[in-house]
Amino acid sequence: MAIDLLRLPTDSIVRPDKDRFLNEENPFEAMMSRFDRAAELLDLEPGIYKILRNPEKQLTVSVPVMMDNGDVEVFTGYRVLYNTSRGPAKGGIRFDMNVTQEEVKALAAWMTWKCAVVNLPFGGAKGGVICDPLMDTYSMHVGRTENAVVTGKPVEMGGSLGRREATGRGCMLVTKEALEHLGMPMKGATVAVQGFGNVGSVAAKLLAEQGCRIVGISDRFGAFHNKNGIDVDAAIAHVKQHRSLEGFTGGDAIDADDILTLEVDVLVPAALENVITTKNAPKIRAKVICEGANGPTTAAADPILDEKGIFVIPDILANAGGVTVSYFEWVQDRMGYFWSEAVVNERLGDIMTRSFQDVLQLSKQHRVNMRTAAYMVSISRVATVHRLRGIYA
Ligand SMILES: NC(=O)C1=CN([C@@H]2O[C@H](COP(=O)(O)OP(=O)(O)OC[C@H]3O[C@@H](n4cnc5c(N)ncnc54)[C@H](OP(=O)(O)O)[C@@H]3O)[C@@H](O)[C@H]2O)C=CC1
Ligand SMILES: O=C(O)CCC(=O)C(=O)O
Repeated sequence: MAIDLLRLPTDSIVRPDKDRFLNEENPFEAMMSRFDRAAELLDLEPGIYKILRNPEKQLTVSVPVMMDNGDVEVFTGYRVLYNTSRGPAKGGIRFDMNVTQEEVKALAAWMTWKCAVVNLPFGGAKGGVICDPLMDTYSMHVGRTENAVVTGKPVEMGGSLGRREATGRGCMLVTKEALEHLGMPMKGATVAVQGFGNVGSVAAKLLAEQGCRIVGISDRFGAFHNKNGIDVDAAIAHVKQHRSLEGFTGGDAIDADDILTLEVDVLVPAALENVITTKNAPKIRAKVICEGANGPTTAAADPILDEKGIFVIPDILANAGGVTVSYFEWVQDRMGYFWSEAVVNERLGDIMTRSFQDVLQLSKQHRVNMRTAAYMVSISRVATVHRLRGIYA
């Protein structure tokens, strides 16, 4: 569709100031600095560059909720549609007291690059609600069953087998590829995992099943080290019973921050953003970092990890298993035909392995790290669609 563009004098354009001080904590700026580097290497044309630097749509909502005690509270929520050129904008909703619009914008952009790096026919979006997720109830009224619209549903309601494990499984699969590439055996490889929720606990379990030795795990209430290997099933059972790792006896308690600097082959940050920074990056001793969380490494820390020769599997690739199986869920709902877990896992394996190899090949070709290569793969796929559809479509 052709669009008449508003005509303005050229001097009315405000250009991003690339020399402006980069706030290490701002996830959108971190995303942008990586985007800029990849866009430069791709020699992206200025029109598409400017379009892809901005979200398509941003919405702020105030949601009134009647609380248990009868009081009405109003919660602020954000929805950002970053880019829809490759398909419907995909991305979950984060419920947290610390949600900000900048964070949701970054997460929506990451969803765009994530879907593109694994070649899903989706654009990227994200939502966030400022609230305490321990709260009791969220309800959603859609009037009728639309099971292809929401993903991550219970299997009984049109969810996909394998979705719960998908992100951790994807982390295991790309770690396997990375170790093979680096000539490091999987069997006996030592691993530390920060965060023991959906992503971290499954990644730990599946890596252990592949022969890795999980020597460190942590959550918000405890960090534990055991050089002989932690019994991951026992840790999962402990969390199931006590709701956290607090009191776990299968390892020595260590300082929370020390989980990131253990001497291990593989570090899996699978908790939250901005945990690897310029402050602790010099102390990191892992050979491989598999970014299970979104945005665990600040952009300013990237060059420090590069200099130390650490092989980083970037978040948009490493944790893309989740959205990939959400895509499978959408496909199955649309077909009304559901796959076995073995089929889901096999197809996830194909996509994760192929995507890792696509990124690795580009990283060798351009002599750049895996993060820059992953952004280059994604941006070029999104840019191609803009070119084919007319850049303003
Ligand atoms: N689930 C998914 O499919 C996907 C998740 N991600 C990303 O992965 C990350 C983890 O998500 P997910 O596993 O689903 O979330 P969960 O809420 O299931 O787990 C988060 C884990 O991190 C722990 N944690 C929180 N703060 C800290 C801290 N300061 N130090 C150590 N551990 C901490 C939590 O501990 P506690 O329980 O004690 O609070 C919990 O064990 C997020 O960045 C998310 O965006 C990315 C792609 C898909
Ligand atoms: O399953 C989904 O689509 C959500 C995945 C997601 O939010 C993420 O990858 O960060």
